Amino acid sequence: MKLTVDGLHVTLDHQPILRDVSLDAAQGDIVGLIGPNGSGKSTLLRAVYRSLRPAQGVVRVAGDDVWKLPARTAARRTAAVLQDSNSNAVGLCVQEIVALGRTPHHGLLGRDGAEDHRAVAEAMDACGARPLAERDFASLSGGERQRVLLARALAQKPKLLVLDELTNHLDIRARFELLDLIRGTGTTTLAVLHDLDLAARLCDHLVVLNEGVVAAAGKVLDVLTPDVLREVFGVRAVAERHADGVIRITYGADPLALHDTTTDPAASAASAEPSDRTPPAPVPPAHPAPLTPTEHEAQAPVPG
Ligand SMILES: Nc1ncnc2c1ncn2[C@@H]1O[C@H](COP(=O)(O)OP(=O)(O)OP(=O)(O)O)[C@@H](O)[C@H]1O
Repeated sequence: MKLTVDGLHVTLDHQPILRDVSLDAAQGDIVGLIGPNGSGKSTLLRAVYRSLRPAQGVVRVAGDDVWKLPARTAARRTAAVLQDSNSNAVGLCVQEIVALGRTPHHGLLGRDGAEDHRAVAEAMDACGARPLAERDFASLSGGERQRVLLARALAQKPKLLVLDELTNHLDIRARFELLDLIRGTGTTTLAVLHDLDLAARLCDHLVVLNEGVVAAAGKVLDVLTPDVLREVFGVRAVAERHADGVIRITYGADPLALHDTTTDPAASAASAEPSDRTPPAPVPPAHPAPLTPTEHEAQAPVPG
């Protein structure tokens, strides 16, 4: 399923927030939306998700203008996990929250059928939310909530996933698990991410927003150039593909020293490596002190 955003303008409170924003995501693509605070990322997601009507421009999901589709049809196609997605969760347990993902598929009677139960169970399993099924949603940790909200979105079986900072609150392992999970769904995804390393790992393409306009778009290394990192994000850094195939970002020793042109961040990181990795050899004491019990334990051979 293809997403096309074409010439989008959004105005809030008489202020232009997005100006002439266009982007494409092909079937199964994961497109990362990145940019500094206040650049308009969440606003763009809201326009794509049909919760904010643009002043001008078109959002097409599977070829149809979402603002011309019946609301229920549009809601079936796109599932979102937004920063305020918790708000309608008061008093519900996890299983009930995930089941809400099926709402756009229900007819007037709103009864769950076998397909709904299957979709909810699959989504809970995929997100590791099954052990939490009976818990009150409000009692969950931030990371657990994120998983449950993603499960709700997946239960919907959407054609397009819209994610706003989904990895907030997640510990480092949970972040990588979530990246795998999103990749594994094969669903076309538009995801706001602040962590540029995660964005580089997860996304097929990146779109950089700056002050409401698209500052750069394309493949990860074509977008995360030193110029974009400096001019849009205000840091000295380089993005490079390493020997293991992963793109990583190296920040300068002083990432804020934008006008220091004497060394590039990659060179300064490389020159820092030997001293970081090879601490100076300790000088042995002339008469070694007796070991304390704790040191004895530390030096004992590891059993097994
Ligand atoms: N209702 C509103 N009225 C006026 N301005 C608004 C309104 N909502 C958002 N804005 C402004 O629009 C701009 C873009 O906000 P948005 O939340 O889309 O940015 P963002 O890139 O998602 O930011 P962040 O990375 O901080 O989450 C900001 O300057 C914000 O203050």
